Amino acid sequence: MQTGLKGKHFLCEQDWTNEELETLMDVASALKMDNLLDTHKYDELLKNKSLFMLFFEESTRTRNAFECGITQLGGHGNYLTPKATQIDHGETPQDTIEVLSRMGHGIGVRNTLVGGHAYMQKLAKYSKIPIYNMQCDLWHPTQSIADLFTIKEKFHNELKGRKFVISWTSAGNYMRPLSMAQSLITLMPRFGMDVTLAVPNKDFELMPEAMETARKNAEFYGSKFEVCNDMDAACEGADVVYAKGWGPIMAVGDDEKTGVEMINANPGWCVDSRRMSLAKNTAIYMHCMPADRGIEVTDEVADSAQSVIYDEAENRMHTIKALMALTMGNVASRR
Ligand SMILES: NC(=O)NCCC[C@H](N)C(=O)O
Repeated sequence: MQTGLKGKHFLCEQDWTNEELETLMDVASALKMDNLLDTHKYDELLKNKSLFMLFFEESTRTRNAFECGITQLGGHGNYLTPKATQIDHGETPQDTIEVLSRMGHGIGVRNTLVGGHAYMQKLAKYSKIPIYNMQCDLWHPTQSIADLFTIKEKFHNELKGRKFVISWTSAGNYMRPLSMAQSLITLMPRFGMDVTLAVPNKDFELMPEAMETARKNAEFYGSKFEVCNDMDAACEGADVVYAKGWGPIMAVGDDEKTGVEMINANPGWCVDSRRMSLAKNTAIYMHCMPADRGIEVTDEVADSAQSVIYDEAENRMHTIKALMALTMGNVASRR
């Protein structure tokens, strides 16, 4: 059976049905197993295909997951910056994508600046090849799907009623985007998890659109979504403790100076052993990395047996390979 996913963009988790995301994770499992067994069954799946990777900001895991992934499937990754693509010169999204669509087979874009998602939507309007959101101002879908895949692995596919905590942390040197937290609160309730968003106060809440989607998804899938202003209470009984910093962007917009002051007014939001001991003893600790050790998480937790941060990072590659195989190639599904 054809999946119908060929050519489909991946700009936001909500654009894909649960069934489509399950198909992606099925394919990711097969590709991961192929790597583990060194069987090389899929070395030519995307033979001679080119993936463009347009980065407005630097990246470690995302870039390498895409680049190693396309190489392993027989294709080629082409790294681009706004300067290299003459976007700095004022080239329009239409001109950029019309040209790239005639040469390559997929394009990933990272642009976490305000308007990053709108830029991707403009590209998508003219694109004849799939566009992958490599993190924008609103969403980070290739990270959240790797996280979901990791949770399914760790809990043997039993997610119903698991308590998933996404907590803000006091990482205060600059205002990080909201996209990671927004992706997590909207995606996890769709797969049965009860999501708790922990923030010091209303100023650190996420965009109303994301909060509303999280609530609606929880209602539709029979799970829960709640907001809590106490990190200890949030960690109590958790199955998953995921914690990272972001700026109070809803309260201050792009006023970085005020935002940083507000972050620094809330010290001590850090995952340490005491907080992990409030969670279930089978709980896992997650972070998309780069983690600010000593501020977001102690070394003791990040390096503990409960920490799955390196599995998450590895799973970026397997899930991204599946995404590319399904949308750039001719993979069929058994579902
Ligand atoms: N694994 C990732 O793709 N991590 C990106 C997160 C970095 C970004 N500065 C953020 O804090 O959201």
